[in-house]
Amino acid sequence: MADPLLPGPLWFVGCGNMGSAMLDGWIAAGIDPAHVTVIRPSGRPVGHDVRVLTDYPEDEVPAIVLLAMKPYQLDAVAPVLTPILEPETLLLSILAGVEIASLRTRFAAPRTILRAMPNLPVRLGKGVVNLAGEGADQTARALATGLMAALGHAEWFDDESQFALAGHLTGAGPAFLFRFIDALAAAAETLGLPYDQAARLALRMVEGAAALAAASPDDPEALARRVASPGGTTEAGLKVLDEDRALADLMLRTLEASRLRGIEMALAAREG
Ligand SMILES: NC(=O)C1=CN([C@@H]2O[C@H](COP(=O)(O)OP(=O)(O)OC[C@H]3O[C@@H](n4cnc5c(N)ncnc54)[C@H](O)[C@@H]3O)[C@@H](O)[C@H]2O)C=CC1
Ligand SMILES: O=C(O)[C@@H]1CCC=N1
Repeated sequence: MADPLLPGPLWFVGCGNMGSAMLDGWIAAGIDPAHVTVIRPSGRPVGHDVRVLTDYPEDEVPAIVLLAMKPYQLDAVAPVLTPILEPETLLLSILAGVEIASLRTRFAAPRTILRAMPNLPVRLGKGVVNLAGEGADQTARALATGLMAALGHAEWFDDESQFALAGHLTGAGPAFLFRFIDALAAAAETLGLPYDQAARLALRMVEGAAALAAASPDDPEALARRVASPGGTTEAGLKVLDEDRALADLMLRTLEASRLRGIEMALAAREG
């Protein structure tokens, strides 16, 4: 098997919103669909001519197993999957809130267990994937880095709680941004613009502004200053966002709520 990103078969355990986004991203990055198997209870096709099974295949040994079902499904999956895993299987989990120690309790064999926290833009190769893990030698680390960098920007974390925090920022972040776009469009509608037009404009504005920020050496504060003419319309709007740290506090409470939920999910997975 001469796949530059894969040393052997890749199994997806579950392939819903996130799994299919990763699959699309990897296929676009050149992974051969023949090297991928999706195991999902529905057996529904995932496209790309990828094999989809309702049970674990017996005709191959996976090099990488990607846990991509919901975190609460871990104890349905673990007893069936555990006997299949070998010491050299790379176990990769994207389950939010499920710590390495909780995975290790359930999966004794694999030398390397890694957590990855992707986000939906991986579908376009523009995702962020945070990585953390246990037992990864240089080969396993390089393999995981290569796979995740094919989906966008990949960063490693030594500290699992920092990994979790970053995951709330980048994994959940797209949903927060989608809400922001919607709120901006809804505000414009309230003030008189048709919603569809406002939503289209808000989306294009965010796309262009994000691309500009990514291409610029300036920080967001400096970029905002370049938009806001002194005494102008932007400054008037920024005052509302800044007054009493309105937006900063809202973001803090938003991330804190995700953080607390992550802790609850981690505790639930510890208990099993
Ligand atoms: N949606 C997102 O943006 C992100 C999701 N995640 C993580 O990705 C995982 C999946 O989330 P989504 O794709 O949003 O959920 P989803 O509900 O869309 O997909 C879950 C998939 O797991 C399958 N499944 C259920 N039981 C199974 C079993 N026993 N064996 C194999 N497959 C089974 C379902 O059929 C479905 O295809 C979660 O653990 C979540 O924490 C992580 C980062 C971002
Ligand atoms: O909502 C969740 O729990 C997952 C993790 C980040 C995005 N979706």
